[in-house]
Amino acid sequence: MELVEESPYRFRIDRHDPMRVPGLVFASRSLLPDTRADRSLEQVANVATLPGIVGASYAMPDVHWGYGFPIGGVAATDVEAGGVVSPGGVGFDISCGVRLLTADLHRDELRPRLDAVMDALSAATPRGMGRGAVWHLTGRDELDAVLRGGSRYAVERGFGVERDLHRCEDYGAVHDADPAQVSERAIERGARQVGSLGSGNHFLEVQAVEQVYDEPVAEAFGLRAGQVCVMIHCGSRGLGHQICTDYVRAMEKVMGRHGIHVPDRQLACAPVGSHEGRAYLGAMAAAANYARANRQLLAHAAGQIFERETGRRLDLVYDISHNLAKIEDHAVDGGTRRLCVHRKGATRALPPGHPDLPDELRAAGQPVLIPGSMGTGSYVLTGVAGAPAFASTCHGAGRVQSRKQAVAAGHGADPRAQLEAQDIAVRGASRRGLAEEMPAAYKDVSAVVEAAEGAGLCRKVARLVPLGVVKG
Ligand SMILES: Nc1nc2c(ncn2[C@@H]2O[C@H](COP(=O)(O)O)[C@@H](O)[C@H]2O)c(=O)[nH]1
Ligand SMILES: [Mn+2]
Ligand SMILES: [Mn+2]
Repeated sequence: MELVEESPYRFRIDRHDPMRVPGLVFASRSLLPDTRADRSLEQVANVATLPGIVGASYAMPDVHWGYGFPIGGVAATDVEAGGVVSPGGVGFDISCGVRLLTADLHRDELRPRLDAVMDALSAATPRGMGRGAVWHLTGRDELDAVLRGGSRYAVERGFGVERDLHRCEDYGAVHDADPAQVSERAIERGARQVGSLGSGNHFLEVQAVEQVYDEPVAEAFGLRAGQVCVMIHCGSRGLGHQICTDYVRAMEKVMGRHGIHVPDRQLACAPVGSHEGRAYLGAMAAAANYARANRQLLAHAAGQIFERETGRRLDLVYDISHNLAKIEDHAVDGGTRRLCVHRKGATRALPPGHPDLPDELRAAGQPVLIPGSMGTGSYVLTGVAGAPAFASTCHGAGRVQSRKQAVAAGHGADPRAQLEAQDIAVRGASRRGLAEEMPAAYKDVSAVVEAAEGAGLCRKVARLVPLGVVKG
């Protein structure tokens, strides 16, 4: 794949048939994927062939190989010009995302209580592949209420406070969810998992603010140096996974009828306005609401533990998805176009002044939450005006080693002992599970954030370090 270096953090893949637009890769030279081991740049070019794609097929600095679309990919299609929606452009963990909370507590005050807090968080956080959840729903009607109402419904039922909703993307729920488009199998898989973390890369982490880069914005977000935070990363569990599986299959069958030909079957898609496109978006929105309720419930449980163990409550900074397609209006070629913006392993980053931000965050911009790894650190960023890629940035550090490679790279060393030697308390996950998730499995999150900032996608606000992690 030939890359043209446009500037230090911006590389172009020139349009060639059958691409409809160029590819744009935001990365430093050293972050570019190794094309011998990772085919994500080829995937960027494949995505550029989708009907109705606008601008470019974008890759964020944490880009790596994914199902059809790369993880760290952004693609917007013109809804009114035959633009398509593709389940592979959202991913299997629909609306997987991050929630950050703060405690009015300095890390030194927490230190003597950290083990007790970690034990209690571990006991209160259902995790792993299977069942077990914070919330036992009364039946299908209540699951439908979750699929329609997301965090709003959870708050209505007492799992949180109204203020939380002001700090959630979409005020806690997308409005166009259509539970009727969710298969029985997906319902079955999701019914007993509302309020559970999942496995692998999902986590609940107690962190401290290590460095503040922008004091006024950090203050607006409620962050100060030394402060204790809780970060939660999880998504829509088996429900979202099944919805993606169902709609990839459904779209594969009808693509020909819509006259769509893609270079990779994993890019299965349908026009946004078609029966299949609308059905997928309705089911996807239902899964998005499920994921938001999931994070709301886990945060509520964590908040109760903090109050009990430290006497301090947890306040929500923000909750944001990084696997989602959204219908948004954007300025394109001097006009406003209605676009279906796919962000897969990419985070929306609204600039200061954006009307979708709550009043108290409007001057600062949207908090963008970037987990790095359980052994290094994470970042809080904010959006910037005039950014390319339809107000999007990276979503994490991004994997560089497969799970198997990560285990082999550990050479049998005990990952728990390694983390504890760094003063990071670890709960949950098997020895193998931890080995798969060690920092070396991921890119350097600081280099990723540096590249994202350098490319004009966002701005740094604060860096957080882990004190303890509950790993899925
Ligand atoms: N702070 C932590 N960050 C972590 C951990 N495990 C993974 N990660 C980061 O999350 C992103 C997002 O993952 P994805 O599954 O949504 O693609 C990933 O790229 C890592 O940088 C953790 O335990 N703690
Ligand atoms: Mn996920
Ligand atoms: Mn995720």
